[in-house]
Amino acid sequence: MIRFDSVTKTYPDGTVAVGGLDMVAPTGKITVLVGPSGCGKTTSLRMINRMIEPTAGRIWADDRDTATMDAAELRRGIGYVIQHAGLFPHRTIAANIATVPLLLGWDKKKARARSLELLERVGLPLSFANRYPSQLSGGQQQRVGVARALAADPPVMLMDEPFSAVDPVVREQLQDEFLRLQSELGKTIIFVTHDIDEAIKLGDQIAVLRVGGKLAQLSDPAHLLAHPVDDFVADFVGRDRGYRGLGFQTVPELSLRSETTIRVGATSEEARAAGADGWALVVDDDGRPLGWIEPQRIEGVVERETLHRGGTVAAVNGTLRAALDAALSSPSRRGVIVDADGVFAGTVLGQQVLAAIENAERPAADAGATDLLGSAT
Ligand SMILES: Nc1ncnc2c1ncn2[C@@H]1O[C@H](COP(=O)(O)OP(=O)(O)OP(=O)(O)O)[C@@H](O)[C@H]1O
Repeated sequence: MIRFDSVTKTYPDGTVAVGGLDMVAPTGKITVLVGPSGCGKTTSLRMINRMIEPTAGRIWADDRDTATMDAAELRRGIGYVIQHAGLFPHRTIAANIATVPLLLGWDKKKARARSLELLERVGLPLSFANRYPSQLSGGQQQRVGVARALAADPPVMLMDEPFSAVDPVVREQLQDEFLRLQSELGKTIIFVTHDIDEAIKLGDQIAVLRVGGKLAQLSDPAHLLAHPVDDFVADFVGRDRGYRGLGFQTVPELSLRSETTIRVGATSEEARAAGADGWALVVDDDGRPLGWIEPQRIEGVVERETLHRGGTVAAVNGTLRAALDAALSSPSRRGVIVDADGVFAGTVLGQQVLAAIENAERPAADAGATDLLGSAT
């Protein structure tokens, strides 16, 4: 656990970068610091490993006051990842990753073995070990930066905009792999970003800071989206938070509609009986959805070739966002919901999802729903 206890940082020119910050970053969780430029995110982060010393207040690492610890000892337990990775250009990738283990006095063989293990962990080929940073793409360099920070297995990781300098597609991959890695490693992570979407995707909790380094709100992502404490936070998380919030609500809140399904090979009469309202759902022998047909267009029997396969499928334990996507992308406008085995469970209508949003008692539900209706028609 990292705990900020009334922490203030005033720079020599009088700038108050952080003003009386109280906050806990729980063990094994990702805490994201987010806020506008200059709100003190980086200053807050760097005070944790004492690259910057607070002017007042204390920062605790579990039950130890970091100010009383030897700075080098403190940093050994804290990995640090920055934008552009900050790799040493004249050292190989393996040597970059082994930086901290070698400083700690590991023998070279053990440090190299650890480098190779970490290369694999962050999804890079072992053949990269002897390359130099300039021979890697930006996204690959960031992975090396993460590997380097993990090398001595520190319990705490500080990450300052680690994925901001790469293109959106690579960024998304890095985020996904970071979450996978964290699910295996369970580090205590403090992550700085200015991107609210990144914060929502990665954070177990999100600290929104306002300029002057004041904590505006500390909440889990769903609560932040649903209940911003004031206009500043509401503006920062954005007007489309109603739609973002759908990513956190699960389908069981919706009652599923039943459908009479048919199989490939069904006669046109059977198809018409099943899809009296213009569309019928075709499933395979195990009950998994294959696609929709328009019974009135069937002559003879239902064939695979005549299926409309468009439309995403959402899971019973999935999110409202997935359910809405399923409804909007379905040719029948009925979103197909499946169980954990992929077997058809029922359908939902777009209106049901929108009603669920309105019932969620979110201050912004109206704005979100209006946008959704607008884009649905
Ligand atoms: N060494 C310094 N001397 C004086 N002022 C500083 C110094 N470093 C940072 N500041 C100021 O402190 C405030 C907080 O800066 P900080 O870098 O912590 O913010 P940030 O939220 O990380 O910003 P950004 O998102 O733009 O990186 C800013 O007003 C900045 O100009």
